[in-house]
Amino acid sequence: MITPFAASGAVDAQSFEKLAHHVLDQGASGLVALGTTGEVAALSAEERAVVIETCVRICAGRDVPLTVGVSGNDTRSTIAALRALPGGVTAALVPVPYFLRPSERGVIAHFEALAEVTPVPLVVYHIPYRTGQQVGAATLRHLGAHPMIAGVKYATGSVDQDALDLLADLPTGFDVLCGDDPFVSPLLALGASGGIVASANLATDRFVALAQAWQAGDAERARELGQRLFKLSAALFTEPNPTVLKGVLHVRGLIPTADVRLPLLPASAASVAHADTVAFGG
Ligand SMILES: O=C(O)C1=N[C@H](C(=O)O)C[C@H](O)C1
Repeated sequence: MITPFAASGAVDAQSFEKLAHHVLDQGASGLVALGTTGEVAALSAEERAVVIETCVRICAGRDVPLTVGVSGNDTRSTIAALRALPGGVTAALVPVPYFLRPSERGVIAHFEALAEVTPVPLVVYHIPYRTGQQVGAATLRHLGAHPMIAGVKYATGSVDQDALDLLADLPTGFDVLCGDDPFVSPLLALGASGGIVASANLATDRFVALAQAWQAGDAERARELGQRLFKLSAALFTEPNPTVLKGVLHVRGLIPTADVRLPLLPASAASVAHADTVAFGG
């Protein structure tokens, strides 16, 4: 989920709720709030609490899972953030510790320490182009053996050797979710269980159809949908996420403004118009 802002600059909880129901009506299996797409780094603690409360109410009412991004790059503060999660949250999406660049043994020690105390299962958010931290298949497999580590949001910017290695031999009960929009179709084809992708704020029903087609073994339909959605994701990521996405959601009347918070800048009108055309035709 993106986080919509009102013209006043405040988080617009009503619009958030409207968009959340919209994506769930279109078939999303649950909500993920406070990811990078939700501009979590630019929200205050109070604003994050408002987003979580709103999502808890919606997800409880619709009986769908809620995954919440829990940021932090040191173990102690991440444990505190996990312990502070309110009831009603189903899972926590926790980035591989960014900026500090520990060894992979350090990454394992970090997630094992979190997994021992977390009140909800963890989804490891592996996005090395944002964190600066490499994590290989063996490390993810090791983490996936812990009963409180439920999966990985895999976002390495490619379908790489580690993805192939991991998907070829997954720990029981450990899911790979594609976290990188252009690669959702190939990763689903290789056995990923689903995706957490920004573009699905916009074309939710098409992403649902894509996942269903791969799961049903309908490769012809899945390939065709995947190729079209690749073009949409490419258009939505021509400028830093979620700026173009918010522009198109605004043009489509789904959110009140296209505003993002500094240091993000609003996308250019040309990028928004191009993405809108790719999404809905010219
Ligand atoms: O916040 C997310 O979840 C996502 N963020 C990624 C990013 O902005 O790098 C993209 C992905 O679609 C989902």
